[in-house]
Amino acid sequence: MAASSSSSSSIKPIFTTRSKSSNSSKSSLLSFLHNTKPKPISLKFSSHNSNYTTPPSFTISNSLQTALETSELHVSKFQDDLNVQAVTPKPTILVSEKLGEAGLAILRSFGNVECLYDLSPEALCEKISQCDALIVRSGTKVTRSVFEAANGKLKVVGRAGVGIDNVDLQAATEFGCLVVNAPIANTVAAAEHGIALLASMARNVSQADASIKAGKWLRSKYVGVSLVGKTLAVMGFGKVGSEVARRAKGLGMNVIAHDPYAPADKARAVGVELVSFDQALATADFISLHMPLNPTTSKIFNDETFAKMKKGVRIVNVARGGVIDEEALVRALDSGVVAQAALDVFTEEPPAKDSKLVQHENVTVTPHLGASTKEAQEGVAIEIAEAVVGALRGELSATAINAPMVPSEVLSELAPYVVLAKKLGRLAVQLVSGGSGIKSVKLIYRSARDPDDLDTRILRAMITKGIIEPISASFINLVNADFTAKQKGLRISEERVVADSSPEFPIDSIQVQLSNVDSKFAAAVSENGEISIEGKVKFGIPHLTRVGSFGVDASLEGNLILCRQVDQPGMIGKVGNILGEHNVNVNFMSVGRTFRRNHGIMAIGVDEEPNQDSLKEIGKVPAIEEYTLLHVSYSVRLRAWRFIIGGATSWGPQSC
Ligand SMILES: NC(=O)C1=CN([C@@H]2O[C@H](COP(=O)(O)OP(=O)(O)OC[C@H]3O[C@@H](n4cnc5c(N)ncnc54)[C@H](O)[C@@H]3O)[C@@H](O)[C@H]2O)C=CC1
Ligand SMILES: O=C(O)C(=O)COP(=O)(O)O
Repeated sequence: MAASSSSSSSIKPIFTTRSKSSNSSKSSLLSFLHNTKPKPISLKFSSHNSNYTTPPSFTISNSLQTALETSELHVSKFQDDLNVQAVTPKPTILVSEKLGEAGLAILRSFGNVECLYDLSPEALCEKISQCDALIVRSGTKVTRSVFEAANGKLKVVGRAGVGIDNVDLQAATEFGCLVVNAPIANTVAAAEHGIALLASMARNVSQADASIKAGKWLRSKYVGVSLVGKTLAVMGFGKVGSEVARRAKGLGMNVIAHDPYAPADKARAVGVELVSFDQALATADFISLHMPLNPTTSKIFNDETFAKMKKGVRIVNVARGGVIDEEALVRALDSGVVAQAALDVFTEEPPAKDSKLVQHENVTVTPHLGASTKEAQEGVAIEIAEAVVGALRGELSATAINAPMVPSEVLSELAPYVVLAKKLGRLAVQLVSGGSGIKSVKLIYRSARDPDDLDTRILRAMITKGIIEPISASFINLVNADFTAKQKGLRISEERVVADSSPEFPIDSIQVQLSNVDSKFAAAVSENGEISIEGKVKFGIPHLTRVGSFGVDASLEGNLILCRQVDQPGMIGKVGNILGEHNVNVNFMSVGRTFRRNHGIMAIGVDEEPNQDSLKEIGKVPAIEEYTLLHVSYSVRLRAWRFIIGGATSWGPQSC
């Protein structure tokens, strides 16, 4: 059970029965996601059967479009049968720093790639509104201004490397922009560079090299220190840190490590003892930094911590300049507390030419070269290109930084429930008429499976989307759903109830309850006083199965009229006739009641949106006690993957 905290604000739904054409109700999913006008879709067809002749390309027919928009199952079927490939405009991918060719080739095969290096912050902001993806290394600052300037077009930022401290993650999340990185391919390169700096620092390689080039021969000045038998403290025992530790052990060093989050058995496996921060500082002859830069680690090496170090310690930093207070390091070098430092990274990159730290005779520097080997750069380029293309296709990336990981098997199993969840959210909010605004939403999932086996994050996000999107300008996806809900003061709690149903299906039913709000359809209010609706997936199609205390069975498509009436013969005919007279086609009708000849409700699915006159006429039927019109869907073709990052345009074989 999870709940997000609420704040003082609340959202107030305002619904009118404004007239909407049926065409607008069928606008494409993509326009629905990004509030843009639907674009005409053309499809390229090719057949698995070579004898089958197909036109090279044509514009999608209305019926096919409707089918595509109406059912996920239909989409898959058409794609499988016809090998449908979208030829809608390709995404634009901006690469703002040098990227390996192999990665560029992957990107070019998918989208329009623009490599624009050394853009000023202003030029980046100007360009970004035309870009669907941005790929950066450590040199590009992806600030809030960039996300603001993107105006909702930017869907993914790919960091071709590990550190994402140059990306404003909070802003990315608020704008629903996915951030992915490439955390694996440069690990060894960074570790090797750490070892290179360690050894060259200990033997004064760069200083000696410079002196010979300056015409000197200073053998006694550059006597070094040995590594063997010395204690190295690895600060941050992650991917790079553990590789450094392995290599340092090979050099005969005694390696200890400090990492508050590293499992002890991982360290033991490398023959490394995990120690406290202070113990590491007090014991080490050499300290190598391998933690991320974040608010906790910012300037973690400062006057106070240098004072705790063994006099004459030598420091290597291939992590991030910002973990060291650079002015404090200069003081520590001047006082001899730190004998030497070897730095690949700096608070400001490039550092000022007259930087005391860089110019210090006991400091060896390289210009952020940790990841710069041919091999690492090709690897990183492929890793990030695949992650970005996957994200643009709507797949959840294994390296997503600001979105929960949902394994693809879970995603495909939950797909029809994702559609149901969105529709229930949207229906529930339409039932609200007043009160102090929606503050509290309870979601109850009934499932035969163990509650711990049920990953409901995407469902919760989808219900949130359904509730918030119609009443705000926010574009909501898996990246920003929780954030937006919190911001709107919406407290969402979840309950998982074990149901007596088949464990073959992940979920039996989803119930959405909104408390402390009035309903414009009193029958939707349960005995407990909250607006309550419940839905199930039947044969892959979402159904509304309960409204308040009334059981119904309505397939969730198009528009839905709910009527509460005195349970008596002839009601279906009367309402059906009125709709028929107004040329409104009924596609299904379901009646639910509490008990015989008491009250009942009718759920009537209609293809066209009924006009006000027809609804008023229904309201005038003496036995009808109340009625309401609900818009179930404008475009129902929801793919979980597309919801995850959204998009104004679709690309690739999975697109419509
Ligand atoms: N100079 C360069 O070109 C490169 C630099 N890097 C940098 O190296 C660092 C490490 O990268 P990876 O090993 O790939 O990341 P990682 O995420 O695998 O490892 C980081 C480790 O730091 C630990 N950590 C977090 N807070 C800590 C703290 N307060 N004290 C001690 N440990 C802490 C984490 O638990 C984690 O185990 C990052 O800052 C990254 O940006 C990485 C690649 C190349
Ligand atoms: O991967 C990292 O964290 C790095 O620091 C590498 O940075 P770069 O891609 O070489 O600018």
